Amino acid sequence: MATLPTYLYTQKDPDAGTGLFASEAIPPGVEILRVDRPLVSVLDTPHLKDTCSECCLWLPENGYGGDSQSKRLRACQGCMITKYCCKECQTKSWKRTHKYECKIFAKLYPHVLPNTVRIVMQLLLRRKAITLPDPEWRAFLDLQSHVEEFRSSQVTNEDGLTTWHTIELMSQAASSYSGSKEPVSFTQTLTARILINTHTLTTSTLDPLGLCLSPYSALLNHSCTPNTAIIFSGSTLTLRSLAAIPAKSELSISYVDTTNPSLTRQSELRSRYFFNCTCSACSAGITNGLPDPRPDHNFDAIKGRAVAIQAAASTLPPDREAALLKRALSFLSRYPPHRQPNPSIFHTAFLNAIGTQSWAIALSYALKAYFFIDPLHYQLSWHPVRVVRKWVLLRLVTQIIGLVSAGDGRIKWLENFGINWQIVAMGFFQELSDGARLSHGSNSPFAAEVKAFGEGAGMGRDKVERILLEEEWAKLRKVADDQRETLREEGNED
Ligand SMILES: C[S@@+](CC[C@H](N)C(=O)[O-])C[C@H]1O[C@@H](n2cnc3c(N)ncnc32)[C@H](O)[C@@H]1O
Repeated sequence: MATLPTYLYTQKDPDAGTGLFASEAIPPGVEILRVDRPLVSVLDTPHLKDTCSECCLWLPENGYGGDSQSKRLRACQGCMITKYCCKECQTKSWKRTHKYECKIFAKLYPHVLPNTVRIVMQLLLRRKAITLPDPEWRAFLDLQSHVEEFRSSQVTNEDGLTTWHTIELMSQAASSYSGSKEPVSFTQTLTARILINTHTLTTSTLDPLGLCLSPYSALLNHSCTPNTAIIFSGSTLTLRSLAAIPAKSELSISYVDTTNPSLTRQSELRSRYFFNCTCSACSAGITNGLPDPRPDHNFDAIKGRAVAIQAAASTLPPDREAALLKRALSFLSRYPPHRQPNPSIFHTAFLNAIGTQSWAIALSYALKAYFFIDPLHYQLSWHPVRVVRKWVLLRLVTQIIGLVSAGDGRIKWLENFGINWQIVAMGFFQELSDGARLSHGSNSPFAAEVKAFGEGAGMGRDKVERILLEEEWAKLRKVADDQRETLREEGNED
């Protein structure tokens, strides 16, 4: 994409710099911008092993949550680092980028440079080879870098290095490995600009895969109540509306997790992006439409303990991790499930249960988010986060249907609830197919995958009557509640 679509324009603001605006009214749930391939993108180091470096097809080892095609990834025989799902992807990647970096990666094998160094290096190498499209490169250079703010920032990472020291090290590495002759200060500013302007590259189910930079979508300023969201489909970035956007309005995305209270969001925005958020939610002390909780020392102490347990748990084998996460949740059980860090710990516990194939437990955590967390954090029923979580729920329920018919003992606890799993699956499928059209687009591969999955399982034929769904939904609520009671009891005992 060499330029912006005609219905988008840029406008400068003395505080926020350049932003992206719509000249026409935009309805909710439509595509606003499409970037077939961002200017540069890299995979996070662990994903170099399980994701195609060209089209971003993700094939995780456990198969859960990844792309379902029966493809295999093959490593580049030159560096043994990047992997591809087919010859065509390998050739495309080679021509655009990999021929410049393959020998560098090979020399370092089995070590891999951090993703930020690799993305800066990609820009330097392609600039040296004069293969960067000029309009995009110039648009990139116009973006804010905050290099002076980075230089004076006292923020440190877990190794105690200031952000500026880290930028110096990353620039030095990118410069020397790429053989760039650019002045040191140019590469440092380039690195700072990358840190400010990259998006997290994700799967269409919002699992993070890496980093990417498109100078057009980088123009989007932040709001804690954003009117758009970025959705990836493979390596294609699309910007979609989350609300009706009046003509001549600014488009916004959220740079941070909007489920955190306003003080947490503001402090993150100040330290990572160097601005004070004055959006309506921050000004009114609101988090996703709900007033921020009042300051509470007891909560702060319990939260500190729970977060420390969560961090310690992440280093342990899955069974011990699960026990510790349950303990962390039990400390927090007298606070609402939607109050952070509850949602974050529930999600980690859900992933742990999936990893250990504890399907009934995974279902109870997923239902907790479905009933008690997501509707409060994302009031839009087709918000991408809610749609993606419904997709996970649908697949989990399908798994449970298989286990029920096989008489598998791992889901015995669920038998107490007398649930008609077929109706539940059809209900989730209905909600999901309506939502995916708006969140991802009716022509998106995600919507197509959902449709094929549902139809393949015979769910697409009839609509289930509302009354039948309500009966089953009441039972599902009990599954989510039952676990909440258990956690509360454990919390009180402590
Ligand atoms: C990804 S860039 C967005 C494009 C940027 N406005 C520019 O002119 O290059 C992020 C930077 O934009 C500015 N910014 C974004 N959202 C803002 C907001 N809501 N209020 C003030 N500044 C904002 C901050 O300087 C931030 O570091």
